[in-house]
Order: sequence, then structure tokens, then C-alpha cells
Amino acid sequence: MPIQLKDSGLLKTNAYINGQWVAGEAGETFPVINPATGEELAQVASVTAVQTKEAINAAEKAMKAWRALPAKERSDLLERWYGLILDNQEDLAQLMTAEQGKPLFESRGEVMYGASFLKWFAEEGKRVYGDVLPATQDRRSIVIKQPVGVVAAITPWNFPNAMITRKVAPALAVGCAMVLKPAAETPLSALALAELGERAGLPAGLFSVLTTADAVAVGGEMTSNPVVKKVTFTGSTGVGKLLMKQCADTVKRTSMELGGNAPVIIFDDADLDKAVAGALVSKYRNSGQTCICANRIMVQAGIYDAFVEKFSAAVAEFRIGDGLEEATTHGPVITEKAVGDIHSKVTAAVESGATVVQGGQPSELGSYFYEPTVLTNVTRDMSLFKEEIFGPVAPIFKFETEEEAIDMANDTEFGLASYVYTNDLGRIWRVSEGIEYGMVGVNETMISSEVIPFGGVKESGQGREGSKYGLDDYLETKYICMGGL
Ligand SMILES: NC(=O)C1=CN([C@@H]2O[C@H](COP(=O)(O)OP(=O)(O)OC[C@H]3O[C@@H](n4cnc5c(N)ncnc54)[C@H](OP(=O)(O)O)[C@@H]3O)[C@@H](O)[C@H]2O)C=CC1
Ligand SMILES: O=C(O)CCCC(=O)O
Repeated sequence: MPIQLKDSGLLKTNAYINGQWVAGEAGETFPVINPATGEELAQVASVTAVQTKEAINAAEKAMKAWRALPAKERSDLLERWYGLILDNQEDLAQLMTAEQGKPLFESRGEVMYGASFLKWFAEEGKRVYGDVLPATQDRRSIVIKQPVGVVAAITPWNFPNAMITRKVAPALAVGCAMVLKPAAETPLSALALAELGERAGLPAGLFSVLTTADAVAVGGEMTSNPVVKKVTFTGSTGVGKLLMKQCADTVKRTSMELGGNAPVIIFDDADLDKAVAGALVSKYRNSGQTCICANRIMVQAGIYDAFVEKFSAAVAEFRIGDGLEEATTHGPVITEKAVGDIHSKVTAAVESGATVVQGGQPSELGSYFYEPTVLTNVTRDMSLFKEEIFGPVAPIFKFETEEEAIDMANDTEFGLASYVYTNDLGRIWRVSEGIEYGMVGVNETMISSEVIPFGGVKESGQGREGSKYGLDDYLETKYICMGGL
């Protein structure tokens, strides 16, 4: 079924380079698939390394004038872009659900979440302050902040809008230009954002969108081109490591938002209903496809059985289906391959002794759907304990003591989000300080917003997105020494 939009001008299929909507160099295209139906939604231009270089050169040129503008003028443009996104929320949500699969209510929420970064950084970009250091006898020392330069961004399919605005808003706010490669699964949301940016008055070249079926070529140019001073990436840890290696030759700065293995630690003294609700939304949001999704639900022995009973009863009530249908609570996963990957993880756990309480199979609804699954009798020696599941599968582990819970939480190379449910104030502090994560939700799993520093430690990445700290990723610190005074 063709996508029905109120404003058909938001459905773009060409890439956006230097303010022009362009086809791939030799007319190459790639398909965008609706994962709920398997239908082709569009054929989108596939750009090459040569076109990537053109976009980078255009960004360098555009940035010269952009960085010289008063911050207030840059802010005005971001505000206009924000307003246009709000005006077109429903169309952007329809596009997102069609290409990504998440239910419409989640897409509408993501569009608002994505827009919030433009608003936030429109304001925050006006507050890039320097410093005057304590004077010494004959000299004065000053610190100024300057835009890092042309930024290349590579974004994933799980948040086709917000992962882009979270990067482009701070970059543009402080005077950088950006070239973006969105995920091949979800280019339509990225192109619609560019269209609205153009309507808001983006100067040509300041923000290009490089849709492609050849991530290696485009990513290769982005990471080797000396004009690019920074690469910001959200996606898998494997690709993040590869990009970091590629960036080493030209010593680019990097921000990496990579995989997670989030524990939800639920103590005996927790409010059980709150813990069940928090774990459910964290685990099954976007059908389990976020890097901060609950990956290991860890419940203290005293309330384990009660938790499992309430949690799985709630899962049984989910309405799985096409995200474009309003009644749907949970949509498909992104590809047929993802269904296979998820099922292998479940099968391996079951072969090692796990018990399926709910689901446990690819869904009869179609080849992109997996049944929401609950597993018990899972133990930390199973591969599931270490792996990012990225699907609607909840393994519920049992622990006895606080020390054991902290040890289990830290027994992973990842360190992005974590969650703790307890009503003991001392324990809140001990656990929050003892676990090695960039973010800790205490009696709360919906922790993301534009005002907080989102990011991880260990192999979950480096850098922070959103908040006042999010500007630092796009700024250089320059020291100026005034001597002979
Ligand atoms: N931290 C997070 O939010 C995310 C984590 N993941 C994790 O990664 C797993 C695999 O998902 P997947 O989509 O394959 O994630 P990837 O890391 O492969 O994709 C993320 C982005 O990186 C691009 N990319 C992939 N390979 C290269 C490369 N060699 N050079 C430059 N860019 C590249 C992709 O492009 P293209 O789409 O064209 O391949 C996409 O734009 C998931 O199951 C999940 O575990 C996935 C997405 C988001
Ligand atoms: O999965 C991600 O990459 C980001 C999670 C979305 C968010 O909560 O910001």
C-alpha cells in the first residue's frame, strides 16, 4: 500500500547533497521495505564515495559562513526546523512506522522526542562560554570554545528520527556542518527531516543526507577524508570499533553510542507493580530494539515468583501487529534476519536449560514478527547473559544478595543503561555507585530526554548526547595566551 501523507512533499527518494535532491551517480537505488507487510515502500537513491566527498566539500564551504553567524541566528533556524517538525508530526510518524515497524503511538512519541533536541540545542547553543584563567604576572590566559569542524554522522534504524536530531542539533547550534548517512532500512524519515530543514532555511551544504546501499564506501570516505574532523555514530559495537579504527589515521574525534546489556535489578523491598511496569516498558519498547532496553531482568529470590507471574500475565495481553493499526501495542522487528537471530538466542538458552513461560517462537503473523517471550531458569553461564538481544525476549534471572546483583550487573563488557528498583535509600546509593554504567534509572526505566546526558562507558561507547554536556562533543577548547602585558 503506498504511503498516504497529508503533505506528499515529505516523501523523498533522492539523496540530499549540497542543497540539491540527487540520484545515485549511476542511477543506483535500493528498496525500503515495510517490515509489517514485507512490501516495498520506495526505491531510494544509493550514493557513492565520490558523492560523499562532494557533500563533505560542500559542508566545509557552508560551514565558513555558518560558524561566523551570531549564535542567535543559528538558533532561529533550529527553532523554525523544530516548529515544522511539530507541524508535520503525523506525517513523520506515518513514514516512520511504515519503514521501521514501531506502533504509531511510539512513532508520534519519537517525533516529539526528536524535535526536542532541536529546541533544546537552539537554546543551549547560545550559551557556549569560554573562560578567563587566573592571571599571572605578565600574561593573561583565555580559553575559547570553537566548533570542531565538519562532522560525519552515521545513524541506526531503531530511532530513524531522534538519533539524527540528537546529533545534528548540537552540531549546527555551535557552528559545525554535518553529512549524515542514515540506516539503509530507514532513509525516508531522514530525508523528510532534510526536507523540513530545507523549508526552515538550511543553507546549501550545511546538512547533507547520504542514502546508500554501500555503507562501507560511504563510511570509508567519511572516516578517511581529512576535511571531516569528527565522526559520531550510533549502532552496533562491532561497527563502532571498526569506525574508530578507520578514524585513527586522520586522528578524528569520535562519539560512539554502541550496544548495551542493561540490567534491571529488582530487590525484595521494591514496589512490585512499579517494577513490573518499568521492566515491561523498558524490555518491549520498539519490540526490544533499543540499546537501553532491559536485556537482563534480575529479581531477588524473595519476590521472583510473584514478579514472573505478574510480568508474564501482562505480556500475554500485548496486541502484536502492523504498527499502522491504532490497536497495535507491539510491531514487527526490523528484518527477517533479525527474527532468525533472536530465535537462535532463545533456542540456545532453552538448550542450556531455560524455560519458556511466554512465546519463544517466530510469530505466525509473518516473517518479520517474533512472539513476545519470557524466559525463566536462566543463569549467568548462558550466552544470553552476555549478549545484546535486540528483540522482544525477556530473560528473568534470580539473585540472592546485593553484592551478587552488583557483580552480575557488571559482568559484561557493556555499560550503557541500568535500572534499579528498591525503596532502601542506602542501597540506592550503593548500587548506583557500584555499577559500571553511564546511566542509572532508580525506580524508573523511561530515562531518556533531551535534558539528560545520554551515553555509556566500557564498550558501550564514549561521549554524551543531549543536555548541556552534549555540546562538548562538537566543540574544541582553544587556549589563548596573551603575553608581554
Ligand atoms: N546502539 C544502538 O542503538 C543500536 C545497536 N544495534 C545493534 O547492532 C545489531 C545489528 O544492527 P545493524 O543495523 O546491523 O547495526 P549496524 O551497526 O550495522 O548499523 C548502524 C549504522 O551503521 C551503518 N554501517 C554498518 N556497517 C558500516 C560500515 N562498515 N561503515 C559505515 N557504516 C556502517 C549502517 O548502515 P546500513 O544500514 O546501510 O548497513 C547503519 O547506518 C543489532 O542487532 C543491535 O544489537 C543496532 C542498531 C542500533
Ligand atoms: O537505542 C538507542 O540507540 C537509543 C535509545 C533511544 C533513547 O531512549 O534515546
